[in-house]
Amino acid sequence: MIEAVGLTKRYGSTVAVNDLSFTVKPGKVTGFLGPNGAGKSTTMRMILGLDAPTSGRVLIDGKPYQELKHPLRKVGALIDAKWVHPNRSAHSHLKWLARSNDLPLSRVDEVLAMVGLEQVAKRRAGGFSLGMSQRLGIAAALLGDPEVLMFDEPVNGLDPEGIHWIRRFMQGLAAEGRTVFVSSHLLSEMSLTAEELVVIGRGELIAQCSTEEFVEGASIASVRVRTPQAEELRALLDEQGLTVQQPLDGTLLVGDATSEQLGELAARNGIVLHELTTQRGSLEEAFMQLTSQAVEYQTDLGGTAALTTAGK
Ligand SMILES: Nc1ncnc2c1ncn2[C@@H]1O[C@H](COP(=O)(O)OP(=O)(O)OP(=O)(O)O)[C@@H](O)[C@H]1O
Repeated sequence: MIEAVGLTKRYGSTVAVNDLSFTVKPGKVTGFLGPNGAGKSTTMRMILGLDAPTSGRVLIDGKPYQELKHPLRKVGALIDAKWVHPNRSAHSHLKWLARSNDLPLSRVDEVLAMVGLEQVAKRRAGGFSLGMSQRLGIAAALLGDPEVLMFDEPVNGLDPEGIHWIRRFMQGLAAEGRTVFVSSHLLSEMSLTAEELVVIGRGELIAQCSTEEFVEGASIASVRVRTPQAEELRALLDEQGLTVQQPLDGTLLVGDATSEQLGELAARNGIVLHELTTQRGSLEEAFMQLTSQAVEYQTDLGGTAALTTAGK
């Protein structure tokens, strides 16, 4: 289990992470979601003790990373897939890692088999594709057979097959009862991979909930209405202060309203409807809107006062 309490990181006047509290539980893939620059990598580095928090703390099974007796047996992480000597083979890279961390050498062949790299284990890692490098990074993270696994943007730049493989692999690790924490800036990707989400925007927590709940709330609904009395209905909708778009197909697209509301409004005013359909906007668009509006920073002398948080 990972537990962050009031985690804060400042770099000079930049607040990368601000008073962040969340919990990541075992047995599930938890997505760590936020747009670029939201503070995901900084948070992951603090979990791994690679960066010290300005204030607050983050614990792994109740202890800060530095106090873990055998860190690699507790936590495995993929932060940078290209972190390997280019002339080393996958096998010798893992052997070197195992040796320097006091892990059994027998584990090297085991993890190579787990990620499907046995055939290329003796080739120089410098010639690996991004997908193969990611697999090697995952093999390294698994060397200590850790309960907690963290992956920073593991599918970035991968082809659909590579993405599918990583997704299934992470779900398999969670099914074994491990804690799996994986960052991404894509809601559509996370909605397929993670059961739980920790969502941040500009360093602050926006939501911690199930993916299903978040996706439902994040997707903007609009209602498509087709009527032979479009002008009349349009005037009524304008009166109500609703946002209305008129695409060229003769329909009306009404934002911030439910189909029930519009159906009743039309009925009360004797307007005939030929169509009334709720439409979902693009998940990614809605998410970007949500996270970019989540926290507005006041540019006063203090420079970093959080004004509003979405959903509150
Ligand atoms: N070493 C550093 N020095 C100064 N500012 C930093 C440093 N590391 C991160 N930042 C700033 O902190 C903020 C959060 O960055 P971070 O890399 O954690 O975000 P992220 O969500 O991981 O985004 P990305 O996916 O783009 O890496 C950004 O504004 C970034 O410029």
